[in-house]
Amino acid sequence: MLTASKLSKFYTDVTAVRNVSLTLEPGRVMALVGASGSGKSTLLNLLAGLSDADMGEVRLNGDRIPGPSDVLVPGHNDIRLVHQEYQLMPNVSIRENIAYALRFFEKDYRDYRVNELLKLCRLTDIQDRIPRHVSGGEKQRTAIARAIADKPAVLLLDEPFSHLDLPNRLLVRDLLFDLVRHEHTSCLFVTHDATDALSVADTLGILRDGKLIQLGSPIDVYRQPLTAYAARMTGPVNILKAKHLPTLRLPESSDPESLICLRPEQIKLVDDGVPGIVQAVYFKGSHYEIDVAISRYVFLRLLTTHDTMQVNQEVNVVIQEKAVWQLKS
Ligand SMILES: Nc1ncnc2c1ncn2[C@@H]1O[C@H](COP(=O)(O)OP(=O)(O)OP(=O)(O)O)[C@@H](O)[C@H]1O
Repeated sequence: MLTASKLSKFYTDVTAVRNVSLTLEPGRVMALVGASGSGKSTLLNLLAGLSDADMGEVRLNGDRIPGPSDVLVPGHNDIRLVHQEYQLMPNVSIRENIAYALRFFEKDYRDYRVNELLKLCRLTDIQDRIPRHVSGGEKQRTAIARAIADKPAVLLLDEPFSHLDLPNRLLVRDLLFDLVRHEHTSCLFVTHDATDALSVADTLGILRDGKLIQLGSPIDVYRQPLTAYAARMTGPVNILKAKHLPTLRLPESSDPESLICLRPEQIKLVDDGVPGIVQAVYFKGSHYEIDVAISRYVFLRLLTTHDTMQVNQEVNVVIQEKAVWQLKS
């Protein structure tokens, strides 16, 4: 188990990581979602022992992870960090890239383990190609295979989905599922896009300005975000002042200036409800997103599978009271 306690990292003019505490458990996936500059990479480097914390500490199974100023070779054998650039050896095959991580093991075991990893990471068919001749998704999976080859306790990934197309994102998502189950690795990845994090993570954290502002199950963070930032980072959302609730035929709030959030899928089109006019229709494949003006001040985005929606069409919406979630800021 990896625990970070009250980690902080200061640069001259910015606090990149502020007082972050978290625990990574074996066989579990944690995702941290944050905008650019929120401190994701800095935090990963601190967790991997690749950067010195100014305050706080990281422990693996109780032992303190030293920073680079304490050791000759920075990093820890049981903690691996997969960078966005993959950092593969360009002139040797995918198979040899993975086998290199096992160079100190006996050949029989090395061959057995490399075959196992090629299968787990769906790389068997392209194992003899060099990195230049494989796709970005295959490079990403090779980097993951190499990182977990000698069964580290902790796998950290920097934006593992960001450069990949949809089929490859699904493959990497399934791979993370499989590897934590088969290898009982503790896994943490950081991302600026919560789409994949919601489905793959057991725990989801929201990073803002270096601070871990919320940590919980993906369902809880999605449905009960603490702040407007957490709501927006986890998916499409309507954020309104509570004073507009009566316009939506919902009970008044005691604090009209406070913010509330409503997820688009919680707003239903009905025959008899709050009237509105469709402002825009966005085709999304499995459904449409539509923007509806309820008044001069209230606009809602909602989802529908109706194929006939048109701009300027009159519609009626209904929102259940329990769908309204009060934000803290
Ligand atoms: N070596 C450094 N010196 C000074 N400031 C730094 C350094 N590294 C990072 N920062 C600052 O710390 C903050 C956090 O940076 P970090 O790279 O960790 O964010 P990030 O969430 O990973 O961003 P991105 O998603 O764009 O990679 C930013 O304001 C950044 O400018």
